[in-house]
Amino acid sequence: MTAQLISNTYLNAIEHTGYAIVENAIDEQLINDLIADCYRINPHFHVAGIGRLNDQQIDKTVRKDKTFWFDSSSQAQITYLATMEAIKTQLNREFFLGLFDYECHYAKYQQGDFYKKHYDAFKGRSNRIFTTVCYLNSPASGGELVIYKPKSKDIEVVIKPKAGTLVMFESERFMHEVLPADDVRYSIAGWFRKNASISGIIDPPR
Ligand SMILES: O=C(O)CCC(=O)C(=O)O
Ligand SMILES: [Fe+2]
Repeated sequence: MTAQLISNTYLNAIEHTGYAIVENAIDEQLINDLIADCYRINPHFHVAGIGRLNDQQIDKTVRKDKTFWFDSSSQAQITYLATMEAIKTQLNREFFLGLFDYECHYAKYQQGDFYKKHYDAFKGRSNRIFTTVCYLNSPASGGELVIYKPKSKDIEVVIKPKAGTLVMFESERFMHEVLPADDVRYSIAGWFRKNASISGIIDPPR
């Protein structure tokens, strides 16, 4: 594992725009192992909830993807987590963010599945600081990630999922959505978090 996973070009992008799109961030072998892991656990993907802890609700008008939270049950997951750990160290060193840990899940979008406009974190109500999305396959069409400009309805960028691409953005700053998938779409959505106490609960798990 190299010390400098995210090159200066992307660190500059994060500093100046709050996000970065890093193609080929994750090597092909690991992507292959991760997708194989998705196939292995396919029966265990669950309809995703919205909100935190006891607030978890299933609302199929907001999102229709299925998810599986990492449980370190494969070498691929362990290697991916180690990679994110290295990126966390890099971000902390560069930006003094005090990122404390990382949580992530696989996501599977089948034909017609989407995730409507949302923020991953709200000021003072979440300890999610940085969102990461890693694409595991390259659907021919559909499932684009649309990121909106901060405090605006204008589109900042539309990202076509491509295996190995890692997208990173500030969780509180960017509204985003996943357009309906045509082809099946596999990804890993994850969050670097700060260890903050929220409503008296110290560092809620997710
Ligand atoms: O898969 C993506 O491109 C984004 C997913 C997302 O926004 C989320 O899981 O919160
Ligand atoms: Fe999101």
